[in-house]
Amino acid sequence: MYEPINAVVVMGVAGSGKSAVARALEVRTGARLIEGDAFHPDRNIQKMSSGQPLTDKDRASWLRALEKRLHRAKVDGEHPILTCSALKRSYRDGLRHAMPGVGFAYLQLSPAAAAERMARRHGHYMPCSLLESQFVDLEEPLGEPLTLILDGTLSVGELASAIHQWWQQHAPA
Ligand SMILES: Nc1ncnc2c1ncn2[C@@H]1O[C@H](COP(=O)(O)OP(=O)(O)O)[C@@H](O)[C@H]1O
Ligand SMILES: O=C(O)[C@H](O)[C@@H](O)[C@H](O)[C@H](O)COP(=O)(O)O
Repeated sequence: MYEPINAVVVMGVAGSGKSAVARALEVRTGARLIEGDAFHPDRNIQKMSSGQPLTDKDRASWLRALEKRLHRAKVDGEHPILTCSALKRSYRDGLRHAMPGVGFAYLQLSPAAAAERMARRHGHYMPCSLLESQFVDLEEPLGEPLTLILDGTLSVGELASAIHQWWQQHAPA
């Protein structure tokens, strides 16, 4: 029997395609999309905009807000999609604790491919110079429960379809 997936976190470094893939998944599933970046306090956005990477301390209140949001979804019986970089195991474990049965769809991309993506993206607060720190912080979710590792160079449609199929195989009750 498959273990049900109660929510899907689309994760990866900046520029890996989280927002684009999550929007396509939202269209396919009709699930509510929660944009994790919208929960950053202003000081975090200002810090990243000025070219400084976030620390664990900076991320703590942001992650607590995301955990609270997932917990509310659990109480309401919702099965949302969340975009969140979720770079470290401890961050993911916090989300797992807030909503048991949360699945992680990891968009795996090389530093070079991510840099190319970010260079093409305009009007975003995250400068390309911060990408290196994203990879320094990244602990890939290899071998973790309910985790789908995806080749982030596939098309948005292919990635959303793969996640959709995986979620259907682990459909929540
Ligand atoms: N699978 C993909 N193939 C090609 N380009 C992509 C893909 N996913 C995202 N992009 C493009 O890469 C850039 C970063 O994508 P975005 O979804 O904003 O990433 P993230 O939310 O992880 O920072 C955007 O310009 C987006 O259109
Ligand atoms: O944990 C972090 O360092 C941040 O969450 C960081 O990853 C950033 O906020 C986004 O990834 C950038 O925004 P995009 O995800 O839209 O690139």
